[in-house]
Amino acid sequence: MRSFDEADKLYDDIDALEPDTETYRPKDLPEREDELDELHSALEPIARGGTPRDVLIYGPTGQGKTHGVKLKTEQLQEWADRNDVALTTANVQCKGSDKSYNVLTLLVKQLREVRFGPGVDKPVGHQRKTLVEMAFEEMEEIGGTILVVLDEIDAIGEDDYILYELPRANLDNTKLGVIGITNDLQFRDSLDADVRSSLGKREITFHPYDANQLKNILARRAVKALQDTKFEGNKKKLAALESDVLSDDVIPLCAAFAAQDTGDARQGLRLLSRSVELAKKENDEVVTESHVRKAKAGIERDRVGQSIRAETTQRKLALLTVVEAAENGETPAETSDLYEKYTDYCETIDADNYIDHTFREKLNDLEHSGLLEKNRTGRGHGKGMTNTYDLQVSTETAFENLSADGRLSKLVENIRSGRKKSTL
Ligand SMILES: Nc1ncnc2c1ncn2[C@@H]1O[C@H](COP(=O)(O)OP(=O)(O)OP(=O)(O)O)[C@@H](O)[C@H]1O
Repeated sequence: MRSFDEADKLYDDIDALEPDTETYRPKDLPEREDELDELHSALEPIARGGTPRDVLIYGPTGQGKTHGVKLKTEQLQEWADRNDVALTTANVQCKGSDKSYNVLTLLVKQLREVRFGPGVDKPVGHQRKTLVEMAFEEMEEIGGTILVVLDEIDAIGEDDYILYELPRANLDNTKLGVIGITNDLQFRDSLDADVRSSLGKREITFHPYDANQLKNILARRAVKALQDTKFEGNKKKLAALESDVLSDDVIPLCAAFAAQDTGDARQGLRLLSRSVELAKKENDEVVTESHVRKAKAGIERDRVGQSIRAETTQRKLALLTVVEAAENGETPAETSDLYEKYTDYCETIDADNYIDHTFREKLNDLEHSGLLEKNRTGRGHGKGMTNTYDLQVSTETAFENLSADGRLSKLVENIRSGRKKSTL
C-alpha cells in the first residue's frame, strides 16, 4: 500500500489544476478582459452614486462566466468596503431549482442571512407574489445597493416570473441590479419579450476560447500546480513556459482537444490534470503526449459510460442490438435485422415489445446521443433504400455499461459468452 508520506514528484499545488470554481480561484482572467470591462461599465454607476444596470451573461459552459462575475463583484465589494459604500451581493445558484418559486425562496433566505446571520430557514408555503414582496421588503431593510447574481438561470425553465419581477422592483431605500448567467442559448432566445427588454438590454457574450487562449490558460494553471514549471521572463504565455515535468506537446495537445470540442476551459483542465495523475500512477517523472492520449480515452470512456447508463431500458435494448451486430462483424446493420434481435431480447427478459416504428425511434434517439451512426443505403437494384446503423463506441465499453443494468445483465452476459464460444 502507498504511504501518504511519499513525496510528490509532480505537484506543487494539486488544487490549481482542479476545474471546480471553489477549489481553485485564479486571480485574473486575462482572456476575458473585454467581457469583464463590459460588466465593469454596467456596475460602474454604483461608484458614482447611481443604480447598476441589469445584465444577462451568456456563453457556453467552461468560459469563465461564473468566475469572471465573482472576480468583478468581489473587486467592487472591496472598493465599497474601502469607501464606506453600502453594497450587498446575493449569489443565487439556480441549478436544482426548476421554478421561479424555488429561486425566490433561496433569494429571500440569502437576504435574511445578510440581516440575521447564517442558518435562516427557507420560507415555505407562500405564493410567488408574496415571496417577491418578501424579497423586496428584505432589500428595503438592508438598504444601499444590492446586486443579485442568478447563476445558471436556465434551470428555471419556462417559468421566468422572477426574471420579469426583479428588474421591475420599485424600491425607495435601495438600488437593485440583477446579473443573470446562462449557458443555454435556447433559454436566452425563449425569454419573454418583456424580460429580454429589461434584463437582456445589456447582454455580454463569452465566446468559446480558441486553442491559443486555452494553451495560455493551461500554462498559467500548470505553473501554479506543478513542480519545476515556470515562465521565463514576464510573459505568462505558453511560449514562455519552461518545465522539467511536462513535455512540450502536452499543453498544446490538451488545448487542441478542448478547442476541437467546445472550447471549454474546464474540459482542458480536466484532461491536463488526469494526464498528470496518470503519469504519477505510472511512476513517470515527466508527463508526455502518451499520458494525454490515454487520459483522453479514459475521460471519453467515462462520458460514454455515463450516457449509456442514463438511457432507458428500451433504448439500452435497441443499443444492444447494434452492439451484438458490431461484435459479430454484421455492422452496418439494417433496421429489420436489428428489430429481430430486439424482439428476441424482449422475450428473454420479459420486456414490452414495441412495434417496429417505435424501435426505429429509439435507434434515432441513440444516434442523437452520439452512440450510433445512421446511414441511408440502397438495398440493391430496384429494392429501395434502407437505414443502417453502426456503433460509435467500443463494444467493450457498451457491454460493460449495459451490463450494469440489473434487468439486462444476464442477457448481456449471454451475448458476450456466446461470442466467446463462437470464436473458440
Ligand atoms: N481565462 C481563464 N483563466 C484561467 N482559468 C479559467 C479561465 N476561464 C475559465 N477558467 C477556469 O475554468 C473553470 C470553469 O470556469 P467557470 O465555472 O467560471 O465557467 P462558466 O462559463 O461559468 O461555466 P458553466 O456555464 O458551466 O458554469 C474554472 O476552474 C475556471 O477557473
